[in-house]
Amino acid sequence: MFVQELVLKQRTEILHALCSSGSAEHVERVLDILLAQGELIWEDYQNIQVPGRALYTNARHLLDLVYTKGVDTCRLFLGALKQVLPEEQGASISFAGCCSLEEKEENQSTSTQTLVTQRPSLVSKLQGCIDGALKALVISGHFTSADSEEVRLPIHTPSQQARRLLDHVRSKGESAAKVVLQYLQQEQESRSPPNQDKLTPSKEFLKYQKKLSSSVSAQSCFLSTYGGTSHMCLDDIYTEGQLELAHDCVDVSGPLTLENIVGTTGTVNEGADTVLVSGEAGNGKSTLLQKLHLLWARGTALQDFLLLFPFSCRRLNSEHRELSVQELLFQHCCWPDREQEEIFQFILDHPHLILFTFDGLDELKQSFSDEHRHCCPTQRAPVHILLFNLIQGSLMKGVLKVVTSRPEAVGPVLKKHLRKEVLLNGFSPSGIDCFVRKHHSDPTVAAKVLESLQTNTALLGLCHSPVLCWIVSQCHKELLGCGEGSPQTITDVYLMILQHFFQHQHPLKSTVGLGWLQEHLQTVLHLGQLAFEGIGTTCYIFSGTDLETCGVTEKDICMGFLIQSKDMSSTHSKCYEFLHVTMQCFFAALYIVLSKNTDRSTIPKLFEPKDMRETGGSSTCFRACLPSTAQQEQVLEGDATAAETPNLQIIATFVSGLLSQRHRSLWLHCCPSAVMEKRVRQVVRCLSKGMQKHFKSIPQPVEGEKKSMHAMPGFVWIIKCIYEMQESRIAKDAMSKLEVDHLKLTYCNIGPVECTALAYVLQHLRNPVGLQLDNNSVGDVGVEQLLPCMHICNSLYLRNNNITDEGIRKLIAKGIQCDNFRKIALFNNKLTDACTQHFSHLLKTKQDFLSLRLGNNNITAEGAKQLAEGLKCNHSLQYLGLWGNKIGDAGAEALARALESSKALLWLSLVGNGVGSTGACALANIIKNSTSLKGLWLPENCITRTGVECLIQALEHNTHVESIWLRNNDLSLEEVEEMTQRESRLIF
Ligand SMILES: Nc1ncnc2c1ncn2[C@@H]1O[C@H](COP(=O)(O)OP(=O)(O)OP(=O)(O)O)[C@@H](O)[C@H]1O
Repeated sequence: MFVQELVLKQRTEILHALCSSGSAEHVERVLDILLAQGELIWEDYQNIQVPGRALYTNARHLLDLVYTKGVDTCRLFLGALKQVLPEEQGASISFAGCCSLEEKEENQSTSTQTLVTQRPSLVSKLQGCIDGALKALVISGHFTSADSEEVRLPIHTPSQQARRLLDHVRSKGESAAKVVLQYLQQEQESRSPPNQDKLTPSKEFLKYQKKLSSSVSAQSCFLSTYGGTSHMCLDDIYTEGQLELAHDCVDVSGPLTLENIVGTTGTVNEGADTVLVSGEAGNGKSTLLQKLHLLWARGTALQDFLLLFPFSCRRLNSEHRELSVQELLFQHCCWPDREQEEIFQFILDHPHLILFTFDGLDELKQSFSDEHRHCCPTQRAPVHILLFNLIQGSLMKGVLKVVTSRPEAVGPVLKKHLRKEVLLNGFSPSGIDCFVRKHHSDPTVAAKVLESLQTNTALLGLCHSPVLCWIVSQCHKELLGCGEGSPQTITDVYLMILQHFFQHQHPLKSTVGLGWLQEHLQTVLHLGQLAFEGIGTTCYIFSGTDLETCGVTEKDICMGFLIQSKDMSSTHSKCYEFLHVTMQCFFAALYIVLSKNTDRSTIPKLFEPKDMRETGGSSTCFRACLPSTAQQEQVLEGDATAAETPNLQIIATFVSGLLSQRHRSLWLHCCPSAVMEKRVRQVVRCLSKGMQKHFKSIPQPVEGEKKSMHAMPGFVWIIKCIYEMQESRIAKDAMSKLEVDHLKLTYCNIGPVECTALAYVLQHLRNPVGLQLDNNSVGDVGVEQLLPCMHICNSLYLRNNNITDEGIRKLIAKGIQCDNFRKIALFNNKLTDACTQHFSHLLKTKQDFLSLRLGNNNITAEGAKQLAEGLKCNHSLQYLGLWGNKIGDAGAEALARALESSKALLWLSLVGNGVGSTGACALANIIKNSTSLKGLWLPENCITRTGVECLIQALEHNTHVESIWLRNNDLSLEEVEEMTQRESRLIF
């Protein structure tokens, strides 16, 4: 009876957990389990799962039915729920009394029955091979092609397609069910690792493997950014970047490694075999792949893969022929000298032993789409169609593919085909240190560079991006010699490398003052035009003709900004590309700023809002600014996307920086000042208009709620452009019209660089705001960058941001001086007891501080004791959250003593802290004495009956407390039932 009531009582929580994501997957998986266990019959299932009906309605019907079916069904339902819900979504639900689920034994007679009893596992197995199963059903005559099409409707997710297939098969009878089961059996056998007999690669295969690995090794042992000046072995400079999974994953402790990228860690879709590594421009995606390639070629990692085929999307753009997969592999990676067919057959037979990598999906001319199906590896198709089908797994199923891309180019269509997504967040602070030391063989120089970075934290923030760290290290002489004028912005850094390269060519000729640019103006314009037209046509590799058209001379090439393209096997003439695509963007920006031929509309078009998610992946506006030849070329490309948004945004950022007041003297003799002034006005107008657009999008607040702005992706970019201009007047103007109480910038890829820009602009807000930066990569350096805007923040939310005690030390030192600062949330960072002394100081000093949330960090009893010291002297704190730390009973006792006499505390959460009954009894004292406390959260704390008795007794003296949460403690069902009767405010 109790379990039935539990389902009823938790109806709201269950509905929320099942449906709030908006996806029907949880409900459908629960239904699969209940069907398989025989708790629902087919008619029940159809009554619940009514197509087209709202998800919540379906879920409510399910709950009604489960309740009316009685205790056993409720037990199983809770068991199914527990299995299906991710831990955090199930956290608010009590599963007391649920059944553990066991798969039903397969001793029944018919295949149709097996389809039901094994439904959950069949759904998961079918997801990866729907097409094959459908084909088998069509060939055997059980399905018509209309049946297949209906199953395959693209509005269904892969798991829904699998369920539709099973439901259809059910109506076709026993022999259709047999076909599906047989097909799955064969599929499983073909996927399981082959035994040694089957896997005997021929001599020719082994020769090919050797040829491929030596070619991969040759291509990956040097880093191309050093190509123009010196050679640098990848081994000597490679520095680990920060990798993390895009999805929360419980089984990952510690940082991800390169091997984890190809391993099973963090898999979200078992049926898919594409792993995406995403990261911002210059964050090291190509270098990471290069490292993987080298490790494989040397035999030091990824040895489960016999062959690795590396592709660059940039180079695939130049392939205009239709190719088969076989031709793609052999012609673009490595040509087998003999026995091509045999080698290809081996690849087809052993997909799990093969790895493909595709670098820079964002650079492909076509945006990803899964509309055009192509399944046959020997049939030809345009290369992008092959690529898209490989990624989806409709071609070469089972071959693992690792794809890299900038995040902006990854839409929902691609996401649904991913096994997992790994984020590459550039260098950590210790990574920067390590890189600089590797870059400079002289340790004194390295130490000086690092020292100068410590004194310029804006620049240190920029160095989290490997490409900028590379420039800064490369230009160490300029950096160390520039004293006060040390670079602050990305544009400053790129100007530094520009000057460095020009002067590198004439080391003896010391260019006086600002004349260096004028001296090299023609080179800048030639390369600028090449870069500008290239961006407009998604072209990153330039032929001799391209160079000629833009007037690029041999002397220009010698400056070192262009490097010769590697492995252009299909062409014999020399081809060039910029050292890095961000360098191409910089030259394009220089061209826009300096050229006499720049169209009047170029700057406004560059700044037009171009959110990829809004425009469906491409922006056509920029094309109109191109010279007519480039436009024609673009039209000839047919479905080619125009310039990609991320690069346009980078160019716009550089244009803002180049036109800033500080750099105008550089252009004095390069461009008429009236033209310059006009361009500056255009940029300022565009930035102001861009900001206005965001402000207009803010909805009016619902009564009683704060006015809140959830930043659109372009917001951070505009802020960065304003920062590049380094004119506080512009920042002030932009902010003067913003009136919000809460600024939400969650999941916006905010790192230290973005924090610098945010603080620069937000400090001009007129009224205090809550600044919510949850789920970014702010880190300690970012925290330091935020300090200038702390005075305007009344609350700061920094959940999940890699912040350590050191960041907190600086943050609190500043926060104490800020009158408005009242709330902070730091859930899921890297805090230890060492930070608690700072919070203690804050609590002692600020008698108006309201909320401190430190959940899911590493705070122990010692830290709790430190906090208690501060709490004793504080009379304002209303919310204290220490969820998921390890304060234990001693910590709870210390907090209880400190909070006993608090007249302000409303809410205290110590979920999952191992406080035990001793802790609970100590906390009962707060309840006894408090006149303010409303809620106490103590789930998952190993509390036994003794502890709860103390709480019950304390509640007898307190009418203010509304609820004490006690789920998942050490209590039997009977105890829970009895105590609920005695005290209704206890929630189990
Ligand atoms: N892990 C690393 N170790 C050492 N240097 C690195 C590392 N990652 C990147 N770099 C430096 O930064 C430069 C740019 O990195 P890379 O080209 O890999 O970035 P990316 O993310 O692929 O950029 P984009 O998206 O713009 O193509 C490299 O050429 C190299 O000089």
